[in-house]
Amino acid sequence: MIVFDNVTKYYKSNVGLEKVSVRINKGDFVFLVGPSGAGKSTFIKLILKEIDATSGSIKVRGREVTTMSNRQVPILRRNIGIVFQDFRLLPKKTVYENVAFAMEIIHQPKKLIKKYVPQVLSMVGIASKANKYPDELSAGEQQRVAIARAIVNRPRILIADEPTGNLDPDTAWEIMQLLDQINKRGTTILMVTHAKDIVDKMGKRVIAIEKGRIVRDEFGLYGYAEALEGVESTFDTIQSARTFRSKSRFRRGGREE
Ligand SMILES: Nc1ncnc2c1ncn2[C@@H]1O[C@H](COP(=O)(O)OP(=O)(O)OP(=O)(O)O)[C@@H](O)[C@H]1O
Repeated sequence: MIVFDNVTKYYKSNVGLEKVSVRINKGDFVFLVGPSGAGKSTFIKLILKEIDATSGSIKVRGREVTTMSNRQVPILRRNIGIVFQDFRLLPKKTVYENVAFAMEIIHQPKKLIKKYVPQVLSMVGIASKANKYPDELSAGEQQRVAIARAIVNRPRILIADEPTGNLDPDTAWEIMQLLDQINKRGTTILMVTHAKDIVDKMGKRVIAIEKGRIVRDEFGLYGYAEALEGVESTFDTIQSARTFRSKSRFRRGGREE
């Protein structure tokens, strides 16, 4: 679905990514983690062709992105939904209109909009708020609307850039359940996050990058804590990572939750 082959991105003298090779398969749910400046945004911008690689090959759904013409870029992006930490809803449009707008800008027929928007609003659990404005909603509800908008055109890939960053832990977990549900329906998900507890609890594949290079790529419950050992000083010590792991193991065993 997304294949990086020996991809390097230099910003003049700064390294964005260096010699990155990675494959994200159809239907995967992948966390992209790493400290600030590691190259996470660069990775996403390259997928969307917001920036050009210095060298290497990037394929998205089998199409080479690095040599793609400007004319083909909207088609690439149409297959990728995006959700941000700060929701980015249009404040003067209702919930319904925000989601409908994503279909209108790609000239979908009115009939289809009338069919799909209520469907997706109910799928994300926000149908009762269809006529509300963003500032009348809680943060979690706003993120549900943003997710609805991102998936209404049925993209194959959903990129979530710190989607739980502005949410309290319970709401964040509800949003993760929603993303998991979307993934189970077949959408490939790439999620950038700093939320260690969420990564650990979800038990999905974790790609950790540091200074533009992939330093860890593993499936499993403990990937994030392990990825951070020796990499990110802010995450205390290896000992706290171990404690974190054993607590998570406890949770996973079903005895706590
Ligand atoms: N437009 C740019 N010009 C010069 N250097 C840049 C530019 N964009 C990013 N960089 C550099 O590339 C490296 C990777 O940056 P990137 O934004 O991809 O990191 P990140 O992991 O997304 O960080 P954060 O978690 O803080 O968003 C950093 O050293 C950054 O300073």
